[in-house]
Amino acid sequence: MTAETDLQQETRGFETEAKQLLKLMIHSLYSNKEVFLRELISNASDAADKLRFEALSNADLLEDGSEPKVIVDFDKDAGTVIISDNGIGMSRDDVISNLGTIARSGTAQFLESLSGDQKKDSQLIGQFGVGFYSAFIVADKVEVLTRKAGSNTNEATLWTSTGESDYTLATSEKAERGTTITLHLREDCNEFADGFRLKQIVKKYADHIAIPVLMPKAPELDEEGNEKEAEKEFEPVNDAKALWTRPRTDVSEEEYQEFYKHIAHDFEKPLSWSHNKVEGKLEYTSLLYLPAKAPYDLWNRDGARGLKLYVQRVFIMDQAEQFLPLYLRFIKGVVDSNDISLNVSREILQKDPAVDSMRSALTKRALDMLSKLKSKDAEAYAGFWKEFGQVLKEGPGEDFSNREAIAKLLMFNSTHADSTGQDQSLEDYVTRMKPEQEKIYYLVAESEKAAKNSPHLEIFRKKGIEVLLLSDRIDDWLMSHLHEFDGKSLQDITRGELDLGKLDDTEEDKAEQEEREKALQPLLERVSKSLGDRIKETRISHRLTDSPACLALSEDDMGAQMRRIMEASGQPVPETKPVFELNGEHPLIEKLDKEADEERFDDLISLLFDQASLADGNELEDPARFSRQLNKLLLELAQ
Ligand SMILES: Nc1ncnc2c1ncn2[C@@H]1O[C@H](COP(=O)(O)OP(=O)(O)OP(=O)(O)O)[C@@H](O)[C@H]1O
Repeated sequence: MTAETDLQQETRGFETEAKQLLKLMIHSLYSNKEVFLRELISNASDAADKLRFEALSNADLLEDGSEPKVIVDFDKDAGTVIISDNGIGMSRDDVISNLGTIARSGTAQFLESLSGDQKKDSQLIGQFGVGFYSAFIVADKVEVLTRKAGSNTNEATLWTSTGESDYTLATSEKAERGTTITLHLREDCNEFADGFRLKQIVKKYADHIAIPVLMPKAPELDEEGNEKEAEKEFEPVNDAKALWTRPRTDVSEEEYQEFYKHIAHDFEKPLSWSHNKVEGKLEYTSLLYLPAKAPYDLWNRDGARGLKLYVQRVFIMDQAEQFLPLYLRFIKGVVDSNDISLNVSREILQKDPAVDSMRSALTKRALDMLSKLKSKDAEAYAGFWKEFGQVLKEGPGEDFSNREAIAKLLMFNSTHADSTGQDQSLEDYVTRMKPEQEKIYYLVAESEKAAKNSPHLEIFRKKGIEVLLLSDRIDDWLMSHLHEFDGKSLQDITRGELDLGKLDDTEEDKAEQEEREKALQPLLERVSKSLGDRIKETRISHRLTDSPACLALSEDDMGAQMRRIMEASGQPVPETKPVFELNGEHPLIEKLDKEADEERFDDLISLLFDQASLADGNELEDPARFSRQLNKLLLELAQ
């Protein structure tokens, strides 16, 4: 080593998170060792894509002009596997930031979410994406020799690490631009220093890669069966054609699946995909995938999302989020357009009318893919819903024009057959509606349990009318944007005066009811006076059969769930007061009507009100008063 290189040599420690992840990954992915090759070839192909893109504005980067390729070589005797590419390469600084740190948001949270259970963790690690570090699953020493395209041949960097706590960097020489990674295999991983084995893995994982992957030709044998001395020759082992440019009928299921894993950095198979070539005014090809598992950063609305954009097969950018709305941020895929300029930027994309038309067509395609999955494979759709249903619920508020299509994809818990989990669609509900039923009824509560036990359901249960039960945080917001489905309005059963329309009692029953309500007027006034400004008004309920009282919302008041969310996020919430509804046929109400002691009346009414509030999942305004009044009552009872 020259004095100059010595000066440039340094040892650095891995960032703590990188160290932790490395250790965990080697452990968890051990049963799936061969993925290292997929990850490294995938990176090499990305590096070729990046070079092609940068060369559009700076042709000098192509240097000798050689065509992009990846070479997978091995040395049985030395126990090494070597993966080289002539892509964009890395500068010394790139190497430090790319291979020494895990520059991804949420890494710390991700590490915290690991449970220590190997099977679960390996799945999570797959979702997180381990990329380059997977080299250490099979190697106990990794050398990366890399030179950034356009830099001098003596400005290459050699990165070496045993994957423990540190790595060394040295300045080096490299004639060809790009990156060469040498894996010194662990003793128990020597099986990978074998042409046949490697070829098998490359075929499996890299057939869809758009650049040629070359491997050494099997050596010719002489008459005695010994290998002939000859210069090593390489031959392509994959198709090297961008998968989405091939006709659908030519692409196998496995190829689609592998391509998904490549672009989405996912270890699991996708649930479904949709591959389309559009010709006419706009020309583009799209390949959309529906992942099976939510990524670790799904809830980060600024996190990675969007499609990979290619223009005439040249990679332009990752995460082009302009092509799909936010509520479809879980969709992965590729869009390759002939109508966008090659030197497009994110800013230009935002203003391009061609992008708008593509976005609306791709949105429809994605919704259509979901709709097909729903009708063809209920089990897979249930899996999708569990992972991404809450994101899709953002749709009706965000995308007015597709509201009906999104509504058809929504799944709900319901009183029907006391379903558990969200497994009923609006269409299912409509087919079960009573002939005289005009509305779709729903209830939003704090939890599934609170919804199921809500007193508001009493009359519906009695009359056998189905009610959708909603308890996700987003549900109040969702329903505020979803007013009707299939021409039927959606009605929150806790709002306004319940009017069951034609489902209600006969005219005679109604007359009798009115008579009874009239007789209870003085009681209602007494209750209103007793509760004062804790309520908006008191009225006789048409919702209850078993409970003595409940709270209802006025038609235009904010729902309790939305109110809680806004309060929790520190936003100002308009003051609203509930309507207190009494069950005129309940014996307790009849007794109250006869209560002459005003103080006792006040206590009982206050208790009744607080208890109705608790049944709605609310917190008590004055818990101390509640226990004092309850204790007083218990004491009376005990005497
Ligand atoms: N062969 C290569 N040529 C050029 N740069 C590379 C190469 N391999 C890795 N890199 C750089 O190192 C970075 C980190 O790679 P790594 O595989 O760990 O993560 P990633 O590819 O960004 O994402 P993922 O972990 O999901 O695969 C890459 O983003 C890229 O910038």
